[in-house]
Amino acid sequence: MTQRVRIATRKSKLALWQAEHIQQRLEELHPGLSVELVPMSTKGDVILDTPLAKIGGKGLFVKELEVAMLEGRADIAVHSMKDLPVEFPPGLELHTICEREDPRDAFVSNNYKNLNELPEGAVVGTCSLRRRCQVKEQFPHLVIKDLRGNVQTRLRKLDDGEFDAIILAASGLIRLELGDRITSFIPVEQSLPANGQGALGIECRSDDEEMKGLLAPLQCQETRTRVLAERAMNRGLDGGCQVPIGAYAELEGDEVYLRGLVGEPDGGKVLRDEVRGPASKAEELGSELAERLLKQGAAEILSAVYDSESSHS
Ligand SMILES: NCc1[nH]cc(CCC(=O)O)c1CC(=O)O
Repeated sequence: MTQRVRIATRKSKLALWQAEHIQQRLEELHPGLSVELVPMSTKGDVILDTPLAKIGGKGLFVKELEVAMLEGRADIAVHSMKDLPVEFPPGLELHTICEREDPRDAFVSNNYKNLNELPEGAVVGTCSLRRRCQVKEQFPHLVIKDLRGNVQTRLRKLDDGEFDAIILAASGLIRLELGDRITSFIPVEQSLPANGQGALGIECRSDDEEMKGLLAPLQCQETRTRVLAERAMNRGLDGGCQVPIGAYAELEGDEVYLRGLVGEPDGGKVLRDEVRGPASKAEELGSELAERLLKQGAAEILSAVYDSESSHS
């Protein structure tokens, strides 16, 4: 019997919170099991001065964790589903998708209530092309400035007056007990979330049946269905996590309602479409939505984004 589980984790407060959360849940579920954290740095944590979109490469935040599992230095890794590439290296798999926190983007400001209130020329901080694209499309009079760093750093930059408002995932703030910093939740109609936003996933070695048994009770079927539909859309568009793509699924009874968006980072052109269908066909629906967006010209938009990224690196 497995006596010990080692969780590979990044060292940011949010990553540690997420790993500790899974550690606690595993210990509650399996009395006697010892669960340890194995903290490590990833490329995405080390390169702090470059906008994420320009560093390029999928899985900026996960590779080191995966190597640790493959080398047997750790057994599982807890990830924000949003940061996970759609494909896994041979020998590893995404086994568990846990219950979802609020998936919406949060508007955080010390002076304004929401995006609609921001005056001409107000400066909004985000490093996400998805958020930039949607804000610029609907509020062309606002200025977007890159905002990097962990959640605490981003809030400090706002408080220092570098920005009039910043946009962050609500889930990260809530998990860090910074939910009181959320000025308002941005409706998904105004900022369609990234695929998997707010959900945690657990990766393990494909041949580790004992570990899968221990993880099974953490599986959330509803979240799994939603996130698999969203990820299938991203996969169909061949999109990594640093791209102007939104994908958001909800369950309506036995049906999945999936909305997708692909847009130019400056909001000049934004494609939107949606599909509905049986939850049992979640991934097929994601692929279908990707196809529909491709027919509208998604590939042209995305390849222009990739070209401008690689010319910077
Ligand atoms: N890209 C960074 C990132 N990855 C996961 C989260 C937290 C939200 C989540 O659990 O999806 C964040 C912060 C943010 O986008 O504001």
